[in-house]
Parts: sequence; structure tokens; C-alpha cells
Amino acid sequence: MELAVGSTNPVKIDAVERTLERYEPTVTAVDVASGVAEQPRSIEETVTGAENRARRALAATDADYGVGLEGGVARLDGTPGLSLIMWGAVTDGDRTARGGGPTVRLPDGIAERVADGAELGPVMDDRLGTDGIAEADGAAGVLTDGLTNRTHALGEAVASAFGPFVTDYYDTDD
Ligand SMILES: O=P(O)(O)OP(=O)(O)OP(=O)(O)OC[C@H]1O[C@@H](n2cnc3c(O)ncnc32)[C@H](O)[C@@H]1O
Ligand SMILES: [Mg+2]
Repeated sequence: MELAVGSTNPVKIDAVERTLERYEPTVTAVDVASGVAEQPRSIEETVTGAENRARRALAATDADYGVGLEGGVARLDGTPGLSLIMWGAVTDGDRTARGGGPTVRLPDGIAERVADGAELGPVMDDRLGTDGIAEADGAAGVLTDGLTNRTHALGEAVASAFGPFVTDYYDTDD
């Protein structure tokens, strides 16, 4: 399976390679624009970023599928505070499917700075004294003491978005 991933972030590439290991993927990292803000601030904007990355990555290559992954923050109905969300999109050039990863509540101190306009990655680095946490364990890893991490979390979004391309269940109305 040939895949074009719309990012050069090693964590995203790793998430795609590991999740789709069974299909013996060949992954090409493509540096595309997400077409949304560096820090998306709603589910809709995050999904749009993932879709744009997937379509643009596929358009730039001869791959079978384009994959886009986008991290965002959002206030979600029924839960307090600001949450880290992540969405994936997959396209074969004909149809596009989307799937979400986990939702992680952001601590108020971090949420406030992100709500004031900062990007989550740099805020996490500043707070933790790290350099490039978004390309390593990520907020998902740090905030759960490693119970999950960004690679694993993004992998769940990849898996969820891939369903329609690797099963028959979405092809009928049953
Ligand atoms: O090179 P790209 O693909 O853009 O990789 P990125 O790390 O910037 O990832 P996104 O654009 O999808 O994420 C939007 C913002 O959210 C941040 N972010 C998302 N998930 C994160 C996580 O788990 N830990 C730290 N920052 C995260 C990220 O650093 C960006 O500032
Ligand atoms: Mg980014």
C-alpha cells in the first residue's frame, strides 16, 4: 500500500506506518499546507485541516491514498474546559473518510495561553522545558504520564478514518 502523508512531522509518519503495518505500507512524507490556522480551534477547522492535508498529499504523489492528520483544540459540549483533539482524513482521490483520535482535557494554565492565541506545541515546550514535544510524546503523552502518547493517539485517528477503505461495511445501506 502506497501512502502519502501530508506532514513532515515524524510522529505523524510513525503513526501511519505503525497503524497500517499489516498492509506493508510505503509512506512518503509530503510538506503541504493545511489550509487552516497553525492551531485549529474547532472540530470543523481541525477536520478541514486533515482533509486538506490528505488531498494535497495525494495530489503531489502517485500514492494509493493520501492521509492527513491535524491537531486542534476545542470546547466540547458536555465537558468543561478546553480539550486537545485530533482528526485524521484519508482519501483515494474519489472519496474521503474521517476519523477522530482521543480527546484530552488541557490543564487550565495551558488552556488559558492557548485560548489567548498561542499554539499548543510551543506552550507545552515552555511549560515543560522541552524542545519539540509535539514531535515526541506530545501533550497526549505528557498529560497522561505516558498511558498514551501522540503517536498512538494519532494512530487511532488513522485507524478510524481507514475503515471505509479496508472493510465493506460502509458500502451498503444496511
Ligand atoms: O508539521 P505539522 O504536521 O504541522 O505538525 P504539528 O505538530 O504542527 O501538528 P498540527 O499542525 O496537526 O497541530 C496543530 C498544533 O497543535 C499542537 N499539538 C497538537 N497535538 C499536540 C500534542 O499532542 N502535543 C503538543 N502539541 C500538540 C501542534 O504542535 C501545533 O501547534
Ligand atoms: Mg502544524
